Amino acid sequence: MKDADEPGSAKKHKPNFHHSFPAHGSQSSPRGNTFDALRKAKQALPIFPARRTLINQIRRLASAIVIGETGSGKTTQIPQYLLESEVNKGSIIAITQPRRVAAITVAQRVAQEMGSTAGGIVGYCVRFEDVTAPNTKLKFMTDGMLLREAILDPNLTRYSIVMLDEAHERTIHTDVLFGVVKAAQRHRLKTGQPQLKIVVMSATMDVDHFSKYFNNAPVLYLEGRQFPIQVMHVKEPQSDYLFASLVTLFQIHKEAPAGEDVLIFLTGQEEIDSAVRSILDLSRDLNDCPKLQVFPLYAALPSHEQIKVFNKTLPGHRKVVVATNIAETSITIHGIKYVIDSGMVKAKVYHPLSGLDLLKVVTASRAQVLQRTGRAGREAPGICYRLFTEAQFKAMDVNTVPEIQRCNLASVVLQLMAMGISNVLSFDFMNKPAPESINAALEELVLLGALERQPDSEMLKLTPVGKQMAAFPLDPRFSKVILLAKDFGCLEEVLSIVSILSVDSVLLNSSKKRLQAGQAHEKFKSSEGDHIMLLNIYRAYKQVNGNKSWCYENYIVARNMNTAQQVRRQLREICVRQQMEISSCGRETTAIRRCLAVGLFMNAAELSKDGEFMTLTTRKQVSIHPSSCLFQNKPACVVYTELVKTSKTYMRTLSVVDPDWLMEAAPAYFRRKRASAIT
Ligand SMILES: Nc1ncnc2c1ncn2[C@@H]1O[C@H](COP(=O)(O)OP(=O)(O)OP(=O)(O)O)[C@@H](O)[C@H]1O
Repeated sequence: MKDADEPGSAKKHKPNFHHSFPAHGSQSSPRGNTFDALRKAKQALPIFPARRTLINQIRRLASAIVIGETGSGKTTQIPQYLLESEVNKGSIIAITQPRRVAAITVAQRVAQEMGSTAGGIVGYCVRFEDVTAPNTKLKFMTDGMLLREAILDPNLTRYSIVMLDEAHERTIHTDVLFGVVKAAQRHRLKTGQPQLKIVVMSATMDVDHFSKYFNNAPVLYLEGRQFPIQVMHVKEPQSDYLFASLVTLFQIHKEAPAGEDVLIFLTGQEEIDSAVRSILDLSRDLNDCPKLQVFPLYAALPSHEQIKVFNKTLPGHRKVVVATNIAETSITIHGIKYVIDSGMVKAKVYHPLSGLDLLKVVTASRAQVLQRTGRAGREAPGICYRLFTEAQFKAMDVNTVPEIQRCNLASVVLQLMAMGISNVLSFDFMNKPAPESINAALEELVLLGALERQPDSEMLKLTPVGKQMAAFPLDPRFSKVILLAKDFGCLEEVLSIVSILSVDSVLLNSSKKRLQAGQAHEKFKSSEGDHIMLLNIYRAYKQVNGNKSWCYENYIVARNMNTAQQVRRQLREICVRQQMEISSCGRETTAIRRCLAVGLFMNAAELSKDGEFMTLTTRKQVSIHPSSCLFQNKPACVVYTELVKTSKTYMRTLSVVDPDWLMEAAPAYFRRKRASAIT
């Protein structure tokens, strides 16, 4: 595993590729937008000849596992086949996706294929956006959204079929959903309610494991892929995948004709933004090449920005999309012929013993790499350039380690408890998380007041506060901060801060203009810390009505501020629904820091005599991130939003707090921690 700032071990040189997989399959390209062309394109898909058998099998099975090559037509076609053949018996078919961009674009495509637009018979539902109608029958949704619905309706009574797409991704939500859907199916059977069918789909999954978990569900294999994809590996390991990706892009760019577009997989927002800038800079002096249209694509971009990458490329241009793994599964981007894969991904890594949840750049799994390859060759034959050797590919983990085995589980455990699953330790997980992780999550929720021990029993139950917390689609710590803010009279302010924390950085920090950006940000800084600085930015932004030139002049990322505003609106609605009084503390911001201290007490650190910070809970040495406004003047005690591990472990986005506030938040907890630190 490599840390975020650690370059690889090999030399930096121009990547040299050789072939690895032979090309195969048909060569024709069904482009075109008319309904007729779409019908023909549907019929050309490898899944088409198998449709009758497939429908008949699914009709008679309670659960099925469907495996088919990327691009064979699973996601877009099977829901339509099931609807046409009325296997759904008039009820809604839910099709879950691990990512919102996939849920939205696939719904739009399917609607188009059915001669309509999303929001009618075909709809989608993702966090902060519900585009469905009373007559919606095919509902594409993120797995997180279906999980939220299950809190109110654990038997998923509105649905006759749940299709769990891209099951290999194994996000926390997918894994919990597996158990929830399975329980709903069992319960409906036991109580004589209409059957709930489960269809699990992927191109790359551990079939036996899945089949066994879903009561030995039969595996249905779909033959063939529509277009061949040539895969090229580099001959030597690359020391700098970012550099290698740019060199590869420009090699393609100099040779390939306009309209043959490129998708590059990198790891995170900052890296992608910097790659986009470099591509634009480097392309400026190139003559005799098509013009470039360069788009970033990552989760923090607002939907309308993300959707832009799906537009047709302008004539005479080449589209280059630089994406994180959100472009890895399910989606089809018009025009993409080449994929450049760094082989790296940013993933959450949790250490239950140290209590740290870190974002790290790690090597992708083979399943992820195969999915990335599958993004080429969707409308015509394609080529995938892998910036790792064949030997490196073979050394990769076959499957992605389930997120549930490497993340903080507090949020999921809270959701399970809210669904009435009180014994989380015995929940039917496909892969059980470490008991220490579940216990750590339970302890955190008890300390936050979301759970309490039943009298005379070891069983934990949800408290009214926990129930309220579960209504927010947030980390429980921040849901708690919101609830506290109501009592401390600073809900307006806390909503603004939490909304900004829910999106990617609103501060533009390009390496070229770091100095100017730093100067522009100076006026927002606060001696109270970064959370108050974010509030100052939000207030200033509101004062100019979100004016884009103001954002530009102040090095603020307008699109992230815009998303934060949308998030805020939704969170505020939840507060209103919960009949919380929306109060404001005006300019007196101490109350805000008190709420943060009580909600984030497990993320506290104090300055020790040697000038270093120690976390209060785990006694680990940590430092203030250089981007923090508290970097120069070290306060005695802080709470932080997250830890990031690069060369050191850094606390990011912090606030100055009074140690007494922390003690008040959880006196028994700190007494226990101190005692165990001394012994
Ligand atoms: N938005 C779109 N625009 C153009 N073509 C599309 C679009 N969505 C799907 N297609 C076409 O339909 C094919 C099948 O896509 P679909 O998503 O159903 O495949 P899949 O088997 O689910 O693949 P994956 O496992 O990669 O998601 C694609 O290869 C592409 O040719």
